[in-house]
Amino acid sequence: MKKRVEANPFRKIPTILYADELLDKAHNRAEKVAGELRKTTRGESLYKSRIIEEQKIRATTAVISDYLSTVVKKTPSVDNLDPFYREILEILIDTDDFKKSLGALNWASDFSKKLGSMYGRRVHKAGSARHTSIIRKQFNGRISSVVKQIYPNLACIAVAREKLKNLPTVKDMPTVVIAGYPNVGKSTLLRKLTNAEPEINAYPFTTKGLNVGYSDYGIQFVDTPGVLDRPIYERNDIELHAVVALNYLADLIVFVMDPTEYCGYTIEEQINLTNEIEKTFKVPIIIIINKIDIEGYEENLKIAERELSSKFDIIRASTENDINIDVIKKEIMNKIDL
Ligand SMILES: Nc1nc2c(ncn2[C@@H]2O[C@H](COP(=O)(O)OP(=O)(O)OP(=O)(O)O)[C@@H](O)[C@H]2O)c(=O)[nH]1
Repeated sequence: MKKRVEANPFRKIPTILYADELLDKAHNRAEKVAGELRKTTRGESLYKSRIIEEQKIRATTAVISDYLSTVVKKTPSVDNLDPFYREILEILIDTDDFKKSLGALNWASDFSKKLGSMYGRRVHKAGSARHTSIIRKQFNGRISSVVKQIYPNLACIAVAREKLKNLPTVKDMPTVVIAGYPNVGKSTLLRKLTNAEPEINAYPFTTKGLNVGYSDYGIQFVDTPGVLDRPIYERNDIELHAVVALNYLADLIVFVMDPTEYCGYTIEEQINLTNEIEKTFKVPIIIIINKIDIEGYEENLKIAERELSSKFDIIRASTENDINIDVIKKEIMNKIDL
């Protein structure tokens, strides 16, 4: 089975603060710390102001540096990403910009720490109370300009987070992708195999979403309306990415056909799509010839079996009338080696 992550890794990215919000947060923390220290610190004024200004610098540094390093740590790195999500990421955002922005946040976090230590030491050596405050103001000016410098990088991560956080969650379990032209009976099959209403996940390449269902025998089923339902040559670049992403997800494809052609596609068109999917996906395929409860289409059924039986296992079924659903389940478990 292919190894994949347990959940959408982009959900962990924390809410992104804009530069001003981050500076305000740091300023408020520093003022709070200073307020406490003014009440509790005893001694002559130079001694007191060294302590207070140094602690203000430390508090400001901690808020900014910790926040930025948390964002970096919680944002998945493009290079270690599960290929399914990586494929989607590449089409939704500029990955070079994304990587550069994470690098910039990392730099700003480290540099803030350096500024904090440097100005902290200077305050410590200051010769007068007035001088401690001047040094701390210089520090504030420098750290503000660091944070403002990474404004576009924070914005880049914020935009990516918005686009990525609602991507489907796929689980680390054997996965069957259901394919076939529209109206052949894919969603009926998904419901029958999972005994439940599927979860509908947004999938950025199709308005119809990605339907995911779980069976009680440990398999995840994915129905992909609008993705694997027409010939490859009719697809644009973005749609091809959607197909490639599914390739990373699938351990097995179940391809549903409708010999009655009520779905609107001829048996030849359906055979061609099966062959295309076989070339695109490097996983086993099971063919379901559906709607066998409707009589009068034996000729089409035979054409499909003649053309495809040398390459694929074929099961005649009626998803709506529960004909051979158990045979389909058994064959899926066989192929997936459960
Ligand atoms: N007679 C008969 N009708 C069926 C069978 N399976 C599905 N249908 C009907 O075929 C139509 C399409 O079924 P769906 O399960 O929605 O097909 P789909 O492939 O998921 O369609 P899209 O969501 O458009 O991709 C519905 O009206 C079903 O009731 C079957 O085994 N026999």
